[in-house]
Amino acid sequence: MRYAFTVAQTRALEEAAFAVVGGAALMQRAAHGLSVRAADLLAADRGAVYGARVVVLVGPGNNGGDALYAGQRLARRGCAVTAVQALGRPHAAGLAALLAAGGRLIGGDRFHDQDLAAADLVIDGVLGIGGRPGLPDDLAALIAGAEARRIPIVAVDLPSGVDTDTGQAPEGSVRATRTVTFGTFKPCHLIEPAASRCGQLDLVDIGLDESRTVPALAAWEPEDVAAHWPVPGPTSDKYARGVVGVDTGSQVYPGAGVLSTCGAVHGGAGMVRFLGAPRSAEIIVRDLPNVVFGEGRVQSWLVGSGWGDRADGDDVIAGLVAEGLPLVIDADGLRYLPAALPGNVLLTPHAGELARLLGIERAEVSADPATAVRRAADDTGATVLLKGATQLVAAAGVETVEVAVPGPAWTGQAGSGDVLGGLCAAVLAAGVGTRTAAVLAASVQAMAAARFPGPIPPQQLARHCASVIGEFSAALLHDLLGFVGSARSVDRAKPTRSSRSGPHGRDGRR
Ligand SMILES: NC(=O)C1=CN([C@@H]2O[C@H](COP(=O)(O)OP(=O)(O)OC[C@H]3O[C@@H](n4cnc5c(N)ncnc54)[C@H](OP(=O)(O)O)[C@@H]3O)[C@@H](O)[C@H]2O)[C@@H](O)CC1
Ligand SMILES: Nc1ncnc2c1ncn2[C@@H]1O[C@H](COP(=O)(O)OP(=O)(O)O)[C@@H](O)[C@H]1O
Ligand SMILES: [K+]
Repeated sequence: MRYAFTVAQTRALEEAAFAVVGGAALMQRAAHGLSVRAADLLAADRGAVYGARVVVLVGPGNNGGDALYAGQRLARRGCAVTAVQALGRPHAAGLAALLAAGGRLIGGDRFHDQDLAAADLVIDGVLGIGGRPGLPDDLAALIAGAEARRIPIVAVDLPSGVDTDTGQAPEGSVRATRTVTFGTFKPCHLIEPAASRCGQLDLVDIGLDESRTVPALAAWEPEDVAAHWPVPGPTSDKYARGVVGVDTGSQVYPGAGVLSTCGAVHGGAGMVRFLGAPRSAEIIVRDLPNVVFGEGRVQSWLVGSGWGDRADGDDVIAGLVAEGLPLVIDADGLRYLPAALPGNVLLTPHAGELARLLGIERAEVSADPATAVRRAADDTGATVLLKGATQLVAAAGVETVEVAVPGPAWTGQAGSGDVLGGLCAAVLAAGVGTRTAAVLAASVQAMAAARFPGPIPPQQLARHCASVIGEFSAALLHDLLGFVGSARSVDRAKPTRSSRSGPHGRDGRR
């Protein structure tokens, strides 16, 4: 799990550390970590650090200070270091240190694209957590020149130009090969479009103690997904795996009914009961003969995908909410929400649907998706999975927003969301808590898509999800066999491998 903290939280953590070791020590730790990673990159790229030509783009704050001290260390190792005064006045002590080590400073107005031609590495120390989003045009053009020449760029703390807390990345923001961040991750490292601009992410420990701060984001990694997936125990039957009831599709959108059912089947439900549109049922009975159609026992519900206009939409949803079982409400179902919902209802909007839910513009959701998804959870009482390039999950009253494992943009196609709804319902039917179920389902779809990147239709993507899930049980079996004589059954709702809560062990309740 990777935890991210906002600028305000990071500043508070830094203040606390200052009080113990002083600001200068923190900056030296940051600069040391940065220079080591920059040197690694040089060694990997050109076989040696000695003799490399390094350009350091320096801004007016401590981010530039880190970069200058790192430049000093690289100069001591035999690099030719040129600091470019990219923005404002550089950090005085850092500059003095670089000059004393044999580096040089050149004004931004005297450094041009062609001066980059011989560079082996660019260090982006223009803006860090004190930066406002966006860069001046001439600086953005210089950085674009470095990218066009394929010169590796190491971003200090974060790629300059991005919005640290929201993950927005205005045109011209740095696109780094590698980002070396200090103390903690920040939201821009985990939320698109900024996340993709970070390249390879490295966290340098500078001695911040974040253990008593509730993180803004908790980003899941594939091993967390494997550890939390509800793998059936040796004595599990279909009811232990869970029965999903599906009311999706319509005469106009029969495919949504089929795909949502497909997601539930391939997500590992013990049984799927389809009670949706007759036209969808005709296809399902042919393609998925394991699906049943009569009324009966259900452990989680999925509704809304492909409904279109539905005259009884309000009644159907109100009835299911009253029943109290875990319930996924997708797509058109989101138009029929009652005023208040319990936390075991999972809403799965994309940005447009979330905007409608909140009564705001889609652009506002895109500008700060973590805030929007948290607001939706607080306003409705439900758990909310916001779909898109970054899939975020928020629960009412919970400060930390969960981030699913990211996947390729190929997943963004009509029908993938329907499959995802089915995956969510399958995990819920197995007894997993709503917030965790949503992150697991969204992550598995992304992990499956990452294995087979390309324009794969959603029904095939669902089958790949089954393969990814199958590997969790194979890994679990391997682990179990390692514990000869240990308990033979597995508590399916609990994590099966590694730790459940990571270093923070928190639920983040406000
Ligand atoms: N604190 C610590 O303990 C440690 C901090 N560390 C490092 O410090 C970094 C944070 O440093 P920082 O606070 O000095 O902010 P930073 O981003 O360098 O620059 C702010 C300056 O930029 C200016 N400015 C902003 N946006 C602008 C724009 N768009 N266009 C033009 N100008 C703009 C802004 O101007 P103003 O807002 O005053 O107008 C201000 O002068 C952090 O990311 C990490 O690298 C590490 O050493 C570890 C220990
Ligand atoms: N850029 C992207 N990168 C990765 N996944 C994406 C991207 N854009 C969308 N997705 C995912 O693709 C799916 C598309 O869902 P949605 O737009 O609801 O489609 P539909 O409702 O038509 O099935 C969601 O799981 C979403 O999170
Ligand atoms: K930077």
